[in-house]
Amino acid sequence: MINADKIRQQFPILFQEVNDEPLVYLDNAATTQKPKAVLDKLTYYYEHDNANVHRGVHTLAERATKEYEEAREKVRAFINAKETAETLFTRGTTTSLNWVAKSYGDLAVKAGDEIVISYMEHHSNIIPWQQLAERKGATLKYIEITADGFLDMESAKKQITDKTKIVSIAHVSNVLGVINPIAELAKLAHSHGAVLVVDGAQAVPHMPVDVQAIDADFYAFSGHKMCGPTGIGVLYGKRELLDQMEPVEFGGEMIDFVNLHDSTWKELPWKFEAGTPNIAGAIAIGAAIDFLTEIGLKEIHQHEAELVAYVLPKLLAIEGLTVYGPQDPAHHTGVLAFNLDGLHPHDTATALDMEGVAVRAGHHCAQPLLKYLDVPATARASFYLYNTKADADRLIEAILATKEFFQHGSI
Ligand SMILES: Cc1ncc(COP(=O)(O)O)c(CN[C@@H](CS)C(=O)O)c1O
Repeated sequence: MINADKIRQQFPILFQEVNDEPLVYLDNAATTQKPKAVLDKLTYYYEHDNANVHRGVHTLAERATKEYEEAREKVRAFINAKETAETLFTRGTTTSLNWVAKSYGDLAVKAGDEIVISYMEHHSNIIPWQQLAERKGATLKYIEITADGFLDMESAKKQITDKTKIVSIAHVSNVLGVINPIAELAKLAHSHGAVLVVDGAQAVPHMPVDVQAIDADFYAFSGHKMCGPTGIGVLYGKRELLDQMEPVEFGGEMIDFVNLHDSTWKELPWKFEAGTPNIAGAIAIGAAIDFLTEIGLKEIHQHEAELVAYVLPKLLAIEGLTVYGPQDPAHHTGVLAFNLDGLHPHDTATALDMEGVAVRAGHHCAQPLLKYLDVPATARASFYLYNTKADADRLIEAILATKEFFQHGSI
């Protein structure tokens, strides 16, 4: 059981007013806020240790390199990778997925092969595969979604065949909030000789993830969704796959020898880390991992489940409000997409903002999903570890006020 009111004290940004109302930040699926511990770590690094990594023998360079690689070990332990060489620092989930599609995809996919994703994917886990399929003359196939918002595993068994080379699925949907059966999908993909790529952007911040237990071949996530800064993320990959893969970017640091007409690469993980990395971002994601680990990922998941169990029935009780995704809180993470009848979600979100409540509105970079749901756009509230039942009550009150305003013209 976490004490969200106590935890909130570490997030100065949450104590501000928006439109003369106390801020209620419910857009955590877009990006999360940063605790003092992470902000202080960033400041300390730049005030005391800033230097380039793996390139200098002077004291600051040694210190910066040590902190950078210690952060990598924290990432390894956080997702239970076998070794640090399997955890690559990237710009974020989008970059991580693009690297897999480019480097592993170009290696493993040929004309006539199949790539399988699902209708609930984020654009970052759709377009790289569209590009790969087009580049290689492969076929991109989609796993259906059940009427109650779950990944349709019968459809998965039909779509994943011996022609499948790559299956790439979100661990958690950024719209439906549903948790997908990743370990089961890994077994299914492996039974057909395919690899499983996991888009973990909405999972790693919210629940324990053990990449060895689920047997993911690749796993991608972003620092800014887990109390870390923007511009830093992680690509996990099994060593036996990463060792076969060519780097996607080329330049300093990632080389052994540069000859006039060819070059050789450094060993993992540095083979994939060309140029000066986001050193401060990596060190800060390490601080974010310390922060989350101290609270406990199971406890965070439980807290969000309690908030969803508290707010979902209240949302469903509002006449004219539709919630997309499973209606059972047990299968829901803190992401709740909803619409009010007759209102464009942008109007809903703007009205909620007038009440100090921050939610997202639009297609959430999941246009194929919204088309599949036959809805052009939704509003979306997404909870995190620092949200409380009082925040949930403010959301409900703001929605009712919005309804009132658009029906009778006064809030
Ligand atoms: C499931 C999923 N997969 C990939 C991404 C991309 O993460 P980046 O850190 O931007 O690279 C996101 C980020 N979704 C944000 C911004 S569109 C949202 O509001 O839902 C995601 O939710």
